Amino acid sequence: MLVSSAATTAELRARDVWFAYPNRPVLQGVELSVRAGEVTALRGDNGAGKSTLLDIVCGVRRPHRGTVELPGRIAYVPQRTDLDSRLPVTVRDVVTMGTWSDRGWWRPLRRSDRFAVQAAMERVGIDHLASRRLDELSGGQVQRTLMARALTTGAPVIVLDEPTTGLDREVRRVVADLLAELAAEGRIVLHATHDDDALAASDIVLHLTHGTITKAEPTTSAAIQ
Ligand SMILES: Nc1ncnc2c1ncn2[C@@H]1O[C@H](COP(=O)(O)OP(=O)(O)OP(=O)(O)O)[C@@H](O)[C@H]1O
Repeated sequence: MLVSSAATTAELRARDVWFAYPNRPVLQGVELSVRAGEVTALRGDNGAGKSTLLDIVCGVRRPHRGTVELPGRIAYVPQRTDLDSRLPVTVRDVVTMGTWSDRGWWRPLRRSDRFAVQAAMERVGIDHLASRRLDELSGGQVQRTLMARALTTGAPVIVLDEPTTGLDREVRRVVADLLAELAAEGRIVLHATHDDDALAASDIVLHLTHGTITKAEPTTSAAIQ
C-alpha cells in the first residue's frame, strides 16, 4: 500500500527526551530525527534504552521531559507479542487487528480490509499460516505476523523493535528487504537492532549511548552509493 507523496518529505522528530525508571535514568536529552525514504537503525548496548525510546516514540510511555513529533499514524512492531499467546486467535485474526485503527474494531470488515490483510500476509510470506493459532507458531512466524499487522494499518511511520532477532538468515534477509521496500514507498522506517546484516541493510545508523544519540552515520552500503 503506497502512502501519499507528501509523506516523502516527512520526518519523525524527538526533542530533548528524558526518561527514568525508578532510580534508573535511561534517556537524558535524546535528539532524534528520522526521515521518510530511508531505513534508520538504532543501535546500542543491551540496556542502553532502545526499547524505552521506541516506546516513547510510539506513545506507549510518556517522556518525563521533551517532545515527539510524528507526521501521521504510527505502526509499532514490538520485540515480543503484546497479545496473550493463550488467546484462541489465528494469524488472520491478528493481522486483521491492523485494520482497527482505520475502521474501528466494532465495524464489519470491508472488502478493502480483507484485501489489505491478505496482501500483508502474502508480503511477509505467512499466507499459508492464515488459519493457524498464534500459540502454534514459531518465534519467527509470530514476528512476521506482527509485521503483517503493522503493514495492514497503512501507517506512514513504522517502528520495529529488533525485528530480525531469532530469525534464520534467509528470513532476516526477507525482513531487511521489506524494510527497504517500505522506505522506498516513502514511509519512515525506524528499527532497533543488534544484527549486523540488518545494520548493513540500513541507510542511517544512530548510536544510543549514555542516554543520548551520540552519532548518526550512513552505513557503508549507503555511503558508497
Ligand atoms: N519496566 C522497567 N522497569 C525498570 N527498569 C526497566 C524497565 N524496562 C527496562 N528497564 C531498564 O532500563 C534500561 C533500558 O532498557 P531497554 O529495554 O530500553 O534497553 P535496550 O537498549 O532496549 O536493551 P536490549 O538491547 O537488551 O533490548 C535497562 O537498564 C533496563 O534494565
